[in-house]
Amino acid sequence: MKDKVAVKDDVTVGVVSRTTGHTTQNETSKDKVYFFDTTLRDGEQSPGVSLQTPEKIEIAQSLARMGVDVIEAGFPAASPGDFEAVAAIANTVKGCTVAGLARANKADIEKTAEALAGAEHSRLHVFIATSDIHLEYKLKKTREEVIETVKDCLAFAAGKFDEIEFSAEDASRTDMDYLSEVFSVAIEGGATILNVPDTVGYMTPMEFAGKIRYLKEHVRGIEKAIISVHCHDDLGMANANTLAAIEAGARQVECTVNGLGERAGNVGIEEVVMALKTRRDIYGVDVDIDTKQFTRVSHLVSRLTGMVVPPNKAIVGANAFAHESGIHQHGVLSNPTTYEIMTPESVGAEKSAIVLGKHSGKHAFVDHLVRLGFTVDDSKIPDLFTKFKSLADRKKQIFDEDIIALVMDMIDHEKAVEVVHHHYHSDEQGYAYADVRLKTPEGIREDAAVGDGAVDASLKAAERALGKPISLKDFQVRAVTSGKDALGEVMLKVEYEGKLYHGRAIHTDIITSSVNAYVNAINSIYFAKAITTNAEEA
Ligand SMILES: CC(=O)SCCNC(=O)CCNC(=O)[C@H](O)C(C)(C)COP(=O)(O)OP(=O)(O)OC[C@H]1O[C@@H](n2cnc3c(N)ncnc32)[C@H](O)[C@@H]1OP(=O)(O)O
Ligand SMILES: CC(C)C(=O)C(=O)O
Repeated sequence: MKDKVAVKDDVTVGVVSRTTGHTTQNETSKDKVYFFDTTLRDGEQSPGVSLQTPEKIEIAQSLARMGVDVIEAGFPAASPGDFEAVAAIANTVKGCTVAGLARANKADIEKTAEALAGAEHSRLHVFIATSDIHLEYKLKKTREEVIETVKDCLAFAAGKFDEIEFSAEDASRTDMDYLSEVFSVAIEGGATILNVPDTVGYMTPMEFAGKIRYLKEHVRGIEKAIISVHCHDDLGMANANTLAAIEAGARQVECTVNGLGERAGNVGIEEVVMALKTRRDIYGVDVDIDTKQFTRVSHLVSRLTGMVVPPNKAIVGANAFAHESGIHQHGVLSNPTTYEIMTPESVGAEKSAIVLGKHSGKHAFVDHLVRLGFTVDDSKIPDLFTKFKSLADRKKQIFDEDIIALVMDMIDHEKAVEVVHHHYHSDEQGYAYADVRLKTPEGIREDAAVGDGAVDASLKAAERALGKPISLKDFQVRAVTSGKDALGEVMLKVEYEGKLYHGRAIHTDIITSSVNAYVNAINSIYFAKAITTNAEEA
């Protein structure tokens, strides 16, 4: 099980004893940032998301495997379903702290204690708003009344949990002297984690960092607590604000998978972690998260919540490691570090994708042809590439089939070899004779062969006519229409000098299809300039 963080100053992390609730300062970890995942609580507050208990357990188990320090499993007082899910997670998910959210009232705290009873390590996350806007319009309480409420609640919660986190909702819009006083009271009441939520995503990074520094200077007993931040993304600055807070001394981050959460969401765990790891030179903090799980967990959460991850989402979006433009593709093909600041493997993603499109260049195009198995002569590239560009201008997405069709069209169009004459005869025992005459760049070539059936005899005759060792490796035939005059499609592969070439043809006579498919494959060999067209050498 991971360390149970409760108390910390810049050099010391304390661990709360489960039985006594007493703080022991027995671990030194100035630089570790703790991850408090609230996918199952704030994440589920995303409009349209509702998870069932088994789904929440599956996500919680994945989060635990990924190495988060705390899982906020829900808000037990919110509904019987939420209570059931928090209790189930507390009972089944081990290896990390399980937290439950509660308003600052005894009934919510009581319910949370009940739900977390089975947890290996439990955390009450109790909150109350502190900004004047929230006090006046929502809670209808004075500042003094809120302070009294905090004192009462913490006294009531004492001894019921392994540790207590206190959140000042809308902290970022709260008067700083008053906020410092509320947090001081919370520490005196036994809270060991102080959360500073930017509830409405209103902060800018420098401003938020300033507030964290202010709290470090003005909150009584702050050296005994961990400062946590909980950033919303209303202005798209959740990650920047979180990182700025860490630079200023915050050591717990509240976050969600894929950045789910109320309104524009919370900061995404994958973004904060990868920023901290990738820029360790700047932040210099330790992160104990198995980042290779990010892609898998992101897909799981997306599937279970129905919240689609935008393709351009940092770290876990489908395009996070995809390169479409020629200049980038050229760079990535020679060395991925030219355009990738982390490896796809480090976040459990598939290897980088070179996506062919209208912005692609020749390097990526040729690389793709090779990966599709084509050996293309250099002289053919400019023409093929021009055709590809004009197709890409018309088509949003270019599939492998489009590229194959381009090459095959060109092969068909250029036709180095053509069948001039083909005749075969076979008897009832399967003995067959065939003769084939071909027009080749080296002139007319013809030969005859016997074989085990008409196809065998015809292909042998064609091979002999060419005078090259082109052996058949794969042969498939299927009817593409029905009836007596059905069209028969032959697809085959031939091997020449260690490489495979594809051929395909359709005809009502299956023997003719076979010879045409074979010749089509031979044209691929000529196209690749794998066979010389010099008549003297032939
Ligand atoms: C910033 C955040 O994300 S906070 C978490 C938000 N999450 C949720 O709201 C979870 C789902 N919520 C719910 O299911 C319901 O709102 C419940 C069950 C929690 C409460 O429902 P209701 O009793 O019907 O109250 P309702 O939601 O209409 O109003 C909230 C009440 O809680 C009070 N309240 C709000 N925050 C707090 C708090 N931190 N501490 C104490 N009381 C609070 C409000 O003043 C209001 O009180 P009132 O009913 O006496 O006027
Ligand atoms: C309960 C608190 C931490 C919250 O979700 C917020 O302020 O956004």
